Amino acid sequence: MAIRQHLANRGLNRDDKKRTDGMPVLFYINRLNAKHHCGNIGELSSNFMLSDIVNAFYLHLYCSTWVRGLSTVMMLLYTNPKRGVFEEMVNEQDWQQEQDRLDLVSVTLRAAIAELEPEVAGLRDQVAEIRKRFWEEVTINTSTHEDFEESFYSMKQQEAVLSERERSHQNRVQRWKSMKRLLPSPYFGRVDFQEDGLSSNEQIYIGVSSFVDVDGLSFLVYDWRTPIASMYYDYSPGASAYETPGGRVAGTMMLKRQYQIRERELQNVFDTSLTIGDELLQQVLGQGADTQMKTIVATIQKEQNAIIRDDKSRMLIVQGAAGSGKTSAALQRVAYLLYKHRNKLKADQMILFSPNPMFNSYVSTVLPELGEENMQQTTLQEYLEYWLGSSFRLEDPFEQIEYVLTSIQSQGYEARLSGIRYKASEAFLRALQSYALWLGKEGMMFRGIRFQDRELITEEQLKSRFYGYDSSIRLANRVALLREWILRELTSLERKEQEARWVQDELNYLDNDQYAEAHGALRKKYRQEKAVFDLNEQFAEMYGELEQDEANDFDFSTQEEEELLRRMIVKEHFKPLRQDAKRLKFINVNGLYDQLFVDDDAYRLMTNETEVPEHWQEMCKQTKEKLSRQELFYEDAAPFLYLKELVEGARTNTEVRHLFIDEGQDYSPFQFLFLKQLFPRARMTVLGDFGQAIFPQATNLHAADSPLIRLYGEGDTSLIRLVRSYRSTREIVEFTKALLPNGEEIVPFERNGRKPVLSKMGGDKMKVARLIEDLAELRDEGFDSIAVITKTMAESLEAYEALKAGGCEALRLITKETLTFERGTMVIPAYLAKGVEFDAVLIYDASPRTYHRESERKLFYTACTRAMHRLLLYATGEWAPFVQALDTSLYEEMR
Ligand SMILES: Nc1ncnc2c1ncn2[C@@H]1O[C@H](COP(=O)(O)OP(=O)(O)OP(=O)(O)O)[C@@H](O)[C@H]1O
Repeated sequence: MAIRQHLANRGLNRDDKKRTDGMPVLFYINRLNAKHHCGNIGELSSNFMLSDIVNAFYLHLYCSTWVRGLSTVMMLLYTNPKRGVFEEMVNEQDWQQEQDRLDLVSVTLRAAIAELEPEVAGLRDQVAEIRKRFWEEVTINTSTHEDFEESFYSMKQQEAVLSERERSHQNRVQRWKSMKRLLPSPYFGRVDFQEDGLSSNEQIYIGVSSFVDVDGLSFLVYDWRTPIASMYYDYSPGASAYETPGGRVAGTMMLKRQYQIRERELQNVFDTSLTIGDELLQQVLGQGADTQMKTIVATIQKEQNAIIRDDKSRMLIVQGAAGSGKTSAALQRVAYLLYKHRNKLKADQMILFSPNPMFNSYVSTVLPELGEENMQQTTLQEYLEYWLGSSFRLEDPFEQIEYVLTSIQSQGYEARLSGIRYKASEAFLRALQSYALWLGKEGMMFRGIRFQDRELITEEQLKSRFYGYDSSIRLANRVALLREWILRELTSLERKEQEARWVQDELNYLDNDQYAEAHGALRKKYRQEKAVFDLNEQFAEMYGELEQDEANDFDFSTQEEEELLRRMIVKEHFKPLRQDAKRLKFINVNGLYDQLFVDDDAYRLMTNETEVPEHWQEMCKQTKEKLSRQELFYEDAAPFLYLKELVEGARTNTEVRHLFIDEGQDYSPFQFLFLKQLFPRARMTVLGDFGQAIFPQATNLHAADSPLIRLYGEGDTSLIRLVRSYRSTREIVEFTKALLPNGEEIVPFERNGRKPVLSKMGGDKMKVARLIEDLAELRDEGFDSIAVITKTMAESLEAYEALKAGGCEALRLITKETLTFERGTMVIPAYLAKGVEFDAVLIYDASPRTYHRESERKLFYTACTRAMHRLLLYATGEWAPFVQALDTSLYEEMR
């Protein structure tokens, strides 16, 4: 090894293997310190064998100061001092130098991969072999205490060897995988940095993971998540700095360069003096939409980097315009946190709440692309279904929005809307908390425990027992006491029940299996009591008899057997009662929730609230009707579960450390409070856009009085705003931002395209014909991800049928059941298109008959902002009011 050679040349004792084995690690640590790289043991162990690391510590402890000094000198020797400041344009010579370096890195990478390949290929066999040989290497002798101790230590030693081998194998596999990932495109960026006080400057090449040269000293590529790499995202050439655990390192960035590399060939090299090269971003954004989201590590923008690397706030709120990279930043943030805390944070300790299941598939490839495991992904609906789905038919958010959009004329509509808003509010949560306190004094509702049409324990008994407990004991704790009491009662009732007539009847009709089970149990019991008779023989005899004449009633030979069988029979029948008691089924939560929605005076009394929402009576009626059918509105599900937990005791998940909530504006303040309670040890990252708040219970994420800021308090909350929109062309952003009242603050990224095209047609038939023509043209132009976006599912069905009937082929209808996002042409309602994007978007009907209410403006905006390159809108008759209000220079009109 090169380092060992260096040391030997400098007079270090080559025979001291322990010392020299540790040397590369020590140098590595020195270099990490020197660069203030976040050199945690995870990174260290992925680059070295455990034995090398241990030896390094040995060396560090025992070697003399001059060796330590030498390590620093060596570090400098290994730092290539040849640097220069490049002009904006990369000239031919620089290009060649870059290609040469790329070749060198590629060759080194290939060699390192080839070296590890045989080991990795034979990995499974090796580990299996080690396991197989485990016991051969261990001598077990337990004759004396000393022998026993020796055996124990021999086993421990062998186990330690095994786990170290396994760990080092795992590290090798990981290293091998990350090198394979690097191979086609080892890096995407470079900064040349001269630290204040040092004369040399250093070239830092940045890629999706780190790659250290064979000498174990020189970083040929730095992981984009290392502190030093953060400069690439945060600064342009000039004064720059980066934060390390040991403090801030300041200096001058001499150069910032970007690369596009494909299959080890340089495609493009850009030098940049401003933000991260607009050229590269232009190219990336100019590409077609993908069926899966892509990583953005090469072009992360400064404000996105702040989101990714924020590691302080308990609550991080990101309010960002449509297409500003909120979801992208969130996913890179997951990768960053997994890297930074790799020793204590696992992917399954992070959960992403997505707007719908299709979105889960859309984002599922980003983390694996970065070499990280996916975090857990779910939707709030999935969670609610898990806990309430067996007792209720739950309305989902899409049914709710369909109702809101389509049932304006129906009776009780305003009351429902008022209910949706109220049940989403903090006021309702407060009301439920007060209600729980009230229940501590009166009003609890129980279900008597019934068995075979008899009431074993009555509701009254339960109630008086419950209110007999000390009233200072918390509600949930009193429920737990009651449960224990019920279980004890059931045990004594079970004993009494054994004499009942029905038990005798059942005894006469027991089948062979039940006998066998009973006698098996008896035999076990006798064995345990060391009984001196051979039950086997008896059992065989009895079994034989039974087989001979199954119809005969069994003649019980001993009273004990009969008792046991009686006990077994009753126990079996009581099992569901016990299970129900354990699951707290004796609490009538339905009744408790239902009881809330009575008259307004009672509500005020129970909840201490002074106000009831508008349309209270009608709202109560709707809620009760739904409950009586074992159904729950979407807006009732979280409150119902919350009340259940107030009474039964809260369920919490303390494993999860990071919660990501995408499309956060669609969650109610109530739901946020609920999630906070559910994950008490998690930090929250909420990403959303109030401009896309399409649900009536929406939360404004960034307003001064936002309930989200109150959730953890201002001191523990950071708010980041993203105003630059990357998804759509400048023309589309100019059009869509004009749809919003505060849209002027949205800044388009300078990527040009065609203005949105508005086609007003004489009738529906002509409109469909135009749509079909346009779809064909768009496909001819090479766009292969095209969405016809409608307001509702009913409109989607209508559009789908009409387009199909008109001869449009290869069309896909997206419903809430669709699980995967695929390339092609699709018809999709706007609320399901949230979060995803398409090359071209066609708004099926932008006339007032579809969009006319002010409340539909944001839905319309959400639909239009899904377009990356082309936006086309259609109408018959007039344009929707918010389109009419637009400046005509923002679009092209076709007739
Ligand atoms: N820094 C970046 N580099 C390259 N592409 C980017 C960058 N930021 C965002 N994008 C691209 O912009 C598009 C929109 O990003 P993303 O979906 O993350 O935005 P969003 O804010 O979540 O949007 P919405 O709220 O509309 O769903 C994606 O194609 C993404 O790859």
